[in-house]
Amino acid sequence: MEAQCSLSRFCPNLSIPLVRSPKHPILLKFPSYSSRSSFVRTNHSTSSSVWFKENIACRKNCEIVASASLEGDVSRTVIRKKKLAVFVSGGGSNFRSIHEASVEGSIHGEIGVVVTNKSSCGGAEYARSKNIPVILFPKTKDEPHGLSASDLVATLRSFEIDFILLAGYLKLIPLELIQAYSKSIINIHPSLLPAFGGKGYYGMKVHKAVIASGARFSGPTIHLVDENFDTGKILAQRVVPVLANDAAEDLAARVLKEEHRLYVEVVAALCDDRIVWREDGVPLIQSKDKPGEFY
Ligand SMILES: Nc1nc2c(c(=O)[nH]1)N[C@@H](CN(C=O)c1ccc(C(=O)N[C@@H](CCC(=O)O)C(=O)O)cc1)CN2
Ligand SMILES: NCC(=O)N[C@@H]1O[C@H](COP(=O)([O-])[O-])[C@@H](O)[C@H]1O
Repeated sequence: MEAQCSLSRFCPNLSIPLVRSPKHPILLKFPSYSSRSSFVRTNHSTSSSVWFKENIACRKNCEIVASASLEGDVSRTVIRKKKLAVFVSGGGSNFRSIHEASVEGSIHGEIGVVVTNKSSCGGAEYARSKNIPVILFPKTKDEPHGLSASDLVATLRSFEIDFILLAGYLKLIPLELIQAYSKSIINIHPSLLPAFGGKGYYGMKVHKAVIASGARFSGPTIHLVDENFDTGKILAQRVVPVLANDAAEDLAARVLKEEHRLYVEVVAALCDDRIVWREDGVPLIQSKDKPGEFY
């Protein structure tokens, strides 16, 4: 019996082979442009092969979770892979962590473009090594080929970017971009905001100020980006100890290690649509393993 599949409503020209597998009655194989094809298993038996005409957009960006029942009706959810832009100014270790997680699959998103104000920085070099387009922003005397804010918005739209991730980017994001990507720009800062944030607080300056203050704890903060430095709603934090004999470099390394873990966890939630907004405007993360729990 052929499975009557109404997937065509989502991707009118979907051509995905339903093939029998010794272990599972049906495998929906999604040919994809990436090196890795994704399989979706269903647990119902049906006819051996039903073909759907494939929509190119779907093959490229969609992952369709489908289950065919004996009656032949197919319930499915179309999950469009999120497109990410990462903004860097320095070494790019956070960007690299996120990229590696997206390649191995723990982040259901792909980095479509990297934006930088320093074309020779480590993050830009890494992007070029992975064939990820690099855009210069803003236009400055050092970077005369940099884009204007309006051109940057148009370019990000052309890349179909869903979310913007600031990862060591050191310039103020203009209101035009913030309005164009409302609630869709996040930043990682290397202290427990609101402490040790704002203009002048970046890189090692932050860790030196933390140590000089006598604070016993520090750690990364991920927050939504608004028009000022580091004043957006806090989304996630992790705490690390400040040890009595810490130099700024020791604390920086301890915080950075947590940054990499935290940013991958938060971006994974972002790409899974697991960010929810409390009534007072505070963003929460829905637990992946316990959907009834938020943090
Ligand atoms: N609109 C926003 N833009 C940016 C934010 C933000 O929260 N809102 N976060 C920063 C990142 N950041 C802290 O997390 C930060 C970066 C840089 C500075 C700063 O004082 N910069 C210096 C210039 C430094 C340089 O160009 O080398 C300055 O503006 O004088 C503070 C905080 C990214 N953008
Ligand atoms: N205020 C912004 C700021 O200080 N950001 C910090 O710059 C570093 C970038 O490292 P990376 O380039 O290796 O990701 C990170 O520690 C990040 O928290």
